[in-house]
Amino acid sequence: MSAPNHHHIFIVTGPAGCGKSTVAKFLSERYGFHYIEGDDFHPKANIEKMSNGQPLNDADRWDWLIILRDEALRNLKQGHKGVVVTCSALKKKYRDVIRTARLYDDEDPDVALHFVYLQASLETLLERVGNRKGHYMKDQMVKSQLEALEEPDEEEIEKLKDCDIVDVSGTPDDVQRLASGVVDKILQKDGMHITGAL
Ligand SMILES: Nc1ncnc2c1ncn2[C@@H]1O[C@H](COP(=O)(O)OP(=O)(O)OP(=O)(O)O)[C@@H](O)[C@H]1O
Ligand SMILES: O=C(O)[C@H](O)[C@@H](O)[C@H](O)[C@H](O)CO
Repeated sequence: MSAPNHHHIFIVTGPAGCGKSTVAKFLSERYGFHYIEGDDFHPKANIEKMSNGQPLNDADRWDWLIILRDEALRNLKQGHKGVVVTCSALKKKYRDVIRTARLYDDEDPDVALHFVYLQASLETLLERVGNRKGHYMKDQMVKSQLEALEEPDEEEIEKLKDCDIVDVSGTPDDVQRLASGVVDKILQKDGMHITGAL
């Protein structure tokens, strides 16, 4: 594959269990981009809180969002052409924090930033979180994730043109096909030659 013209930050978003890590790993391998697991950057206190069954609030999340934004930019500066970051980014104001990466970027041409929102029903999330063993996020937390969730709506999508929605109700293969369909299109538009159609 050739490189795209711009540097790219892809943020794979959605509530616990929607498949962020699975999709982000796949995308990073497909395009040769650096993978950043957002959960690895939560302060210890946040992980402890979630492990104890307490949902995070805005104050718990602000610094973490800034850390992820800066980590993405740092990796681009080190020479990666793209990064794929997992980050729940449940609310629009959280996505707005990540969007400020564009202000702090001194690459030329400017960095391109996109959100890939993984859309899943309550039932799907409960099933996937329930099947997963040994994770700090238990299935009783899923409801609170959906209560906090603000999906990208028509206004955000139309106005900011940096969000795509991927339905993740299908098998991992189905989801990979849908997610790479979205990302292939963005990267091809930016001059990347992509081999290996799914
Ligand atoms: N399309 C799919 N169909 C069935 N199971 C899936 C699918 N995608 C992921 N899974 C499984 O669901 C569980 C959650 O996936 P994953 O860890 O990728 O989600 P996540 O959004 O990163 O979760 P979290 O944010 O809670 O860490 C995992 O056990 C994973 O193997
Ligand atoms: O904003 C949040 O509440 C968190 O980032 C969560 O979404 C979890 O860390 C993740 O999903 C692990 O299950």
